[in-house]
This record gives sequence, structure tokens and C-alpha cells, in this order.
Amino acid sequence: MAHLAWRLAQRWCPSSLQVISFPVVQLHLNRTAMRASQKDFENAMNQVKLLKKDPGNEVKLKLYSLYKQATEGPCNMPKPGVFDLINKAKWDAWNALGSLPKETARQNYVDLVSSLSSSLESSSQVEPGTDRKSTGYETLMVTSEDGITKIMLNRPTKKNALNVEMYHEIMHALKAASKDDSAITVLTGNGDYYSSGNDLTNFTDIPPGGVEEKAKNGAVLLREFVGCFIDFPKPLIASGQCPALGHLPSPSLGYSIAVYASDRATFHTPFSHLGQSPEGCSSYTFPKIMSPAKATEMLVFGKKLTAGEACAQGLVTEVFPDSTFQKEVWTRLKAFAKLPPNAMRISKEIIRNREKEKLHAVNAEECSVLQGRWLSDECMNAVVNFLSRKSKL
Ligand SMILES: CCCCCCCCCCC/C=C/C(=O)SCCNC(=O)CCNC(=O)[C@H](O)C(C)(C)COP(=O)(O)OP(=O)(O)OC[C@H]1O[C@@H](n2cnc3c(N)ncnc32)[C@H](O)[C@@H]1OP(=O)(O)O
Repeated sequence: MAHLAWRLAQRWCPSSLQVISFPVVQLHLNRTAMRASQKDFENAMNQVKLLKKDPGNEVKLKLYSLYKQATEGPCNMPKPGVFDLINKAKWDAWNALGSLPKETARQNYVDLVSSLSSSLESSSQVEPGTDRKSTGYETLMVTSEDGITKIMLNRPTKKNALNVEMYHEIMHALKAASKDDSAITVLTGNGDYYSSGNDLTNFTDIPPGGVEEKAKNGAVLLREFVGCFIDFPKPLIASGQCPALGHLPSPSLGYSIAVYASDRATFHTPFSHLGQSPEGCSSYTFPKIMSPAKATEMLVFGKKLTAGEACAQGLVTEVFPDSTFQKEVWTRLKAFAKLPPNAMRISKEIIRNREKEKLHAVNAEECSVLQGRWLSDECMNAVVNFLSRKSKL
């Protein structure tokens, strides 16, 4: 119903920019006479994150375009290439709003969310505290409270696999967190996986330059992504209650000053299974943190570690019982966040700085090796097997 309503709602009345009358939408016409405040807008953004059912791509595009129009005004970004399907769809949706005033876009956004909320139930499955200050990301929930910026991967139905958009959004969120007034930053995941690593569908949309161009772009993206972790100036904590697979564990484990895991969490870097090779500087940091022999088991043979094993190996700082995980970890984080922020920054700097150059060099080398791996039959077969539902990890 909401879906249909919003198809109709997209037919703007050019003069007033109000929506054409339709039962569900009509309910909101009275509200369009009012101006949504910034607070209403922020509340609506939070509400979107709590929707239990996915409202579908069409509505999500509408929400995206209204959000962009409300916050940035008319689209003046260069149009993405035809093969960049997702970004092109987003660009088209935003551009279609033309010169719609920011205030009207804000009001329409609030009305759209209100209509969705009344037809789709709100979720009760998100972690506490996530509704306080979300910031319009598509794949993340970012909140900032009590001196802590929390970046939560938020594609739970895809086990928080990192699609290209998520790579970009994490980089953006890290850059924003490095400048905000929080003392510490926490990286976590929503749902039953901290992350399932690189989204294997990233391998599917091949640009005009073919797989070679795809692999080259992938290596550039990965290098930049890992570089953001290397350069991140504040204390960064990875907090994981559930399995962490592949990609994200390595950069976030290697550069976090603390890793908290529940006794349900596992750590798995199955690079060889996928015809790939270590990344996130894990080829350098893991043998240093663990031992070369244990790192080999993990990075070459893809041995999965329990949280307890990872803690014994020094990859994880501390393991908490699953039932009390959130409470215990957040009590601790809140205490840390009260420490003098500059002192923490400087302490992190002195620990990490002498390694920085080395880490950037390792990152560059790993990305270059991976670029070759992505073109190999071993890697292509593994991806095809997953995508054709023949294999899972
Ligand atoms: C040239 C490319 C450029 C790319 C850009 C840069 C890339 C940098 C890459 C750096 C190297 C990274 C290495 C890694 O990350 S290795 C790890 C890769 N991950 C995997 O192989 C995990 C695959 N997933 C699974 O094995 C299982 O899904 C899992 C065990 C995680 C969970 O199983 P479960 O049965 O509980 O759940 P489902 O399988 O039903 O999953 C639910 C839906 O989520 C989708 N899903 C899950 N993980 C991924 C993934 N990694 N990529 C894409 N999609 C994923 C799954 O397909 C289901 O979707 P549907 O509901 O639509 O079926």
C-alpha cells in the first residue's frame, strides 16, 4: 500500500509542490501546510532506521533524493557512468527534484517517513542508542553520544557485507569522526554478523574497460579504505558480539586500540578459500600480534578462531559473556570517553606513528597483489560458486 501510495506521491504538483491527492497521502496534506523543523527532520531520519520492513528500492531512492535535496539543495554532482548503476539511480532520483526548495524537500521527507511508519512497523531489533543521531547514511548508522561516535554497519539482511557504497560511507564516517568532538570511535555491526566481508556482488558490474579495469578500481578503493584506518587519529574500538568474516576484521583488528568480543564471536579470514590474499595490512600486523605460525593458520589456511582463541593470541583485547556484553562494554567505553581526549590522541599517535609509513607500504603491496588475484580463475570460480549458491563459508 505504502509502495503504491508513494508511486503516486512522486507526481509532484509543480506549483505548490504538494502531492496529488491519494488516500494514504491525503492524510498528510494537512501537514504539508506546516513547515517541518530541523528537529522533525532529524526525528524522521531516526525513524527510517527503525523501519522493520525494507520499503523497497523505489521508496529508498525517494528518501535519498529528498534527504540530499533537503540538506544540500539541487543536485550539481557529475552524472555517474552508465555502468555505475546504483549511483546513477541515486543521481537520477536527486536530479529529478530539480530546484525544489530545501524546506519543501525537508517537509516531504518528513511526510514520506510518517506515511511509511504508519504502514510498516518499527523495528525493535536495533541496538539501544542507535536512534539518537543517525546521519543519513544508506549502509551505516552513525550516532554520537557521551563522547563516543558509534559507526554501526547496517546491512543486517546481507550480514553486513561491504558493498561499494559501504566502503565509501565508512571512509566518510571515519573522516567525520576524526573531526567531531567525540573522544573515541566505536565500530560495530547490526544483526547477527559483525560483517561477512567484501560483498561478493561487487565483482559483478563490469565496467567498459573489462575485468582489468574493475580490479584496478577495486585496488584503488581498497587502498584508500585501509588507508583511512591507518591514518585514523582517535582511539578506535571494534566491538563485536557475533561472527566477523573476511575483510573488515583485518583492518579493524590491526589498527584498533581495543577489540571487545562476546563469547559468541568468531574471527575468520578465508582469503585462500576465495582465491584471494591477505589485506588490511594483516600480512604484517597479524604475524606481529599473534605469532607467524598462528597467523599462517589464519591467513593462509583460513582457520576460524573463536573469541577466546583470538584473545589468547592477542587479536582481541577481552571477551565478555554474550548476555552481558552490551552493558559491560558500554560501561567501559563511557568511562574511557571521559578521559582527556588530547592525551588519548597523542598516546595513540606515539604508539602508531612509527609504524605508519610501513603500514601504508604494506597496504599498497597487498592491494597490488590482490588486483592480480581478482583476475585469477581461482578467485573468479570462488565468487561464481557463491553467487550461484553452490558455496558458503
Ligand atoms: C574487483 C572487485 C572490487 C571490489 C572492491 C574492493 C574489494 C576489497 C576486497 C578485499 C578482500 C576481501 C576479502 C573478504 O572479504 S573475504 C570474505 C568474503 N565473504 C564471504 O565469502 C562470505 C560469503 N557469505 C557466506 O558465506 C554466508 O552468507 C554467511 C556464512 C556469511 C552467512 O550464511 P547464512 O546462511 O547465515 O546467511 P545467507 O548466506 O543466507 O546470507 C543472507 C544474505 O546475505 C548475502 N550475503 C552474505 N554475505 C555476503 C557477501 N559477502 N557478499 C554478498 N552477499 C552476501 C547472502 O547472499 C544472502 O542474500 P539473499 O538473502 O539475497 O540470498
